[in-house]
Amino acid sequence: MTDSLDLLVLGNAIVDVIARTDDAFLAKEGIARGAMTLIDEPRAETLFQAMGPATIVSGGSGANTAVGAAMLGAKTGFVGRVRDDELGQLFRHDLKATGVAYDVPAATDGPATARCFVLVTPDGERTMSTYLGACQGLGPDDIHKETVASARVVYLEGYLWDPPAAKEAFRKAAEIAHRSGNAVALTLSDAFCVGRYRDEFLELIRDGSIDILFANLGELKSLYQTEDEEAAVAALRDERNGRGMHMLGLVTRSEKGALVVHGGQAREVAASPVEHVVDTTGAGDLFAAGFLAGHARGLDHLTSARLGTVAAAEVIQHIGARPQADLVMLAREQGLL
Ligand SMILES: OC[C@H]1O[C@H](O)[C@H](O)[C@@H]1O
Repeated sequence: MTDSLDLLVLGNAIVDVIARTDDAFLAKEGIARGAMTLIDEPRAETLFQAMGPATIVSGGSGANTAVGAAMLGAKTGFVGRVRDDELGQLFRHDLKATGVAYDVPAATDGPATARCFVLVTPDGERTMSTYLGACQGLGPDDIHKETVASARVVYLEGYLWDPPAAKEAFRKAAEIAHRSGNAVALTLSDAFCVGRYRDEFLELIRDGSIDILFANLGELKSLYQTEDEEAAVAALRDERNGRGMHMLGLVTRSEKGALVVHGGQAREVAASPVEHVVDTTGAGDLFAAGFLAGHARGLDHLTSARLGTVAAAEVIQHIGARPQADLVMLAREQGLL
């Protein structure tokens, strides 16, 4: 992976096992609605047995972003760890088939490729239970200086804070990116994930490790420990890193669209029209994909955010977190490309 890249994504390499469900099932299984909960292998097995008919499709938050960005023309690479099993092969195939460069070797022993059991309720809300498996093998040795240095933006999943060695990979990649004059983006991933690592995320933001932050309102409220949306956005708007600089913040707000927070201002971008919400899995991932692809094309922040809303609108109208339509065509229809 030595050619120059627009975007290098570090993320948990996960295959999604998706089934429709109802609130009674979530309550019976004691699963927190709308959140991502980590589970161990025995729990993964019992949950799989208990859930309804499943669709198996590649996922992983960062990998979804990598695929969306590649579909929109960004030269993209991915770093994440699978096992040499069937799900690992599926994951690798689906990344490469969309043009994402991915050459991290599969683990030949240890835990199986990660699975995320995604339960989708009739309102389209997704509730996730993740067995991290082989993702836990990702570490600093998987970060290659030349590859990271060649990427204009390095994008990191907040979920990488869960497997212990991955956060070292994350820190190493961020340092190399900055030494090479490139930008580092972070997604906060999930409100509960922020709850687990709030202090560390705030430190990354404030010590200048992060240039571009993606969050939804729930994650932002968790970061700033407030129930008030406006207060959370104001806190991000006023945030400055150790060099006294404002970060670029992208805040997704479901049907209300997104906010571009920069230079002490928060500007609104409307949501793209959606006929019917089927499955919200991957909405934030595809927003980030659209934004980063726009950024790579040299579009301004607001237009890039609009591209994000187009990609997000596509992915929530079907099951699964990978786009099924031609994103470039959808963006052209909106006059964005
Ligand atoms: O953001 C959605 C993704 O989060 C989890 O990582 C699942 O794999 C899913 O595809």
